[in-house]
Amino acid sequence: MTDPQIHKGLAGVLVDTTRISKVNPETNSLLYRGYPVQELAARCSFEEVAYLLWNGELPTEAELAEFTDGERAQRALTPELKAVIDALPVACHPMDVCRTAASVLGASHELAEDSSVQANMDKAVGLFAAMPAVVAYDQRRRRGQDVVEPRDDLGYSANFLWMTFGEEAAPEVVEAFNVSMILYAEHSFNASTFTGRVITSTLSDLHSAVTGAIGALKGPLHGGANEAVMHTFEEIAQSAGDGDVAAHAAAWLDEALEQKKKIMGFGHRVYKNGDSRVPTMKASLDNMVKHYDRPDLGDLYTALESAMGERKNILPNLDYPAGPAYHLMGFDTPTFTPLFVAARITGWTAHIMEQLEANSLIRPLSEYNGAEERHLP
Ligand SMILES: CC(=O)SCCNC(=O)CCNC(=O)[C@H](O)C(C)(C)COP(=O)(O)OP(=O)(O)OC[C@H]1O[C@@H](n2cnc3c(N)ncnc32)[C@H](O)[C@@H]1OP(=O)(O)O
Ligand SMILES: O=C([O-])CC(=O)C(=O)O
Repeated sequence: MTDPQIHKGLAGVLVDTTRISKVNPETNSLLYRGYPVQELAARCSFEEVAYLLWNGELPTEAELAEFTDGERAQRALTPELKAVIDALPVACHPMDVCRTAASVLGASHELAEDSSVQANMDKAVGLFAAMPAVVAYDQRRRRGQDVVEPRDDLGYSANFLWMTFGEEAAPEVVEAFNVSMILYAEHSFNASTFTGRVITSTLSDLHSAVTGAIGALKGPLHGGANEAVMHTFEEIAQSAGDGDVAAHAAAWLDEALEQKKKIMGFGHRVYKNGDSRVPTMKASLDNMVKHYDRPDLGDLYTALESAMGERKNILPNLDYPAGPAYHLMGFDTPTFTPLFVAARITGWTAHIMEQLEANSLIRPLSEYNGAEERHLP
């Protein structure tokens, strides 16, 4: 008898088709609905990219105006949602707040049990509009600051920064943030998107699928890595003591690798020759390093990247430049993965709707290797 073929981690397994994005490790490229992500990041607002992911085409001027009006009208948190967030301990992880908020938004949606295309599009835009306020509200409550209400005269990224920090961000910062949202928006069948598709395949509702996807994103092998990158930088700084931090990166790495630690922000299941999004995000990080005059952070970034390249030949993924960029913008480290949630809501919900178009219950097989059949005495 031949051994059954086990596809541990589903590595290399094609499970379905998708029209939403194409991740190509051979050409190191990423297309959203056919457009290179770098072009979208250079030329589009995040609102335009969200519209593209959901509708398959970029919006006309009139379509964009209608879409942004709808989004801006749904930005504010209801008193009920604020009360639920306030009931959560400030010591809990901000990802738990996002997960709870997605669930509450589902339970209170007037079309909660309606999974028609129109209802799902409405729910997707509602989550897209409200998640920035959830993230901003939560960071402020942890800092003991009052809520800053959304402004409908600002675009998505400028308003996100406004609600978080209570002041208008410089154009360079808004630009870097917008780029990060676009790069984080979508990435085919990654673990959180696949989770969302599995939940959808049972004909559960959109908010349940997004809530599950948030849980999958939280882990450090996936979205949680952007937060973990900052912890790595802090650890290197601490162990450098009074010495030069960047110069200490290689020694820190040798010790970490000796202890068989995974270095967060490096490596990828699909890209083995570098993540297509890193050069664009690194350029935004460079702008932030210049804007905030923090060459030390740029030096540490480069030192760890080179040491990892020399020792393991493993390259950074998107979380590596995104983490320090968010740090420089002023976000608290545990808020980084919620920023990924805010961006990925677009990709998740596009996949949920695509799954429903041609649904088949996702239910793989397993090979049993437990105890032989036995019987009670
Ligand atoms: C936006 C995103 O979600 S991108 C991913 C973010 N996640 C991270 O940054 C976490 C750190 N990275 C990792 O853990 C991995 O690279 C993953 C989980 C992303 C991909 O993992 P896989 O495709 O399963 O690769 P796998 O774990 O098999 O690694 C292959 C080899 O490279 C090593 N390796 C891969 N990534 C790393 C890393 N970051 N640090 C140290 N070693 C690594 C593995 O230990 C393994 O070595 P071995 O063959 O000697 O056992
Ligand atoms: O594709 C993956 O496995 C992880 C990733 O980079 C993402 O979700 O953006």
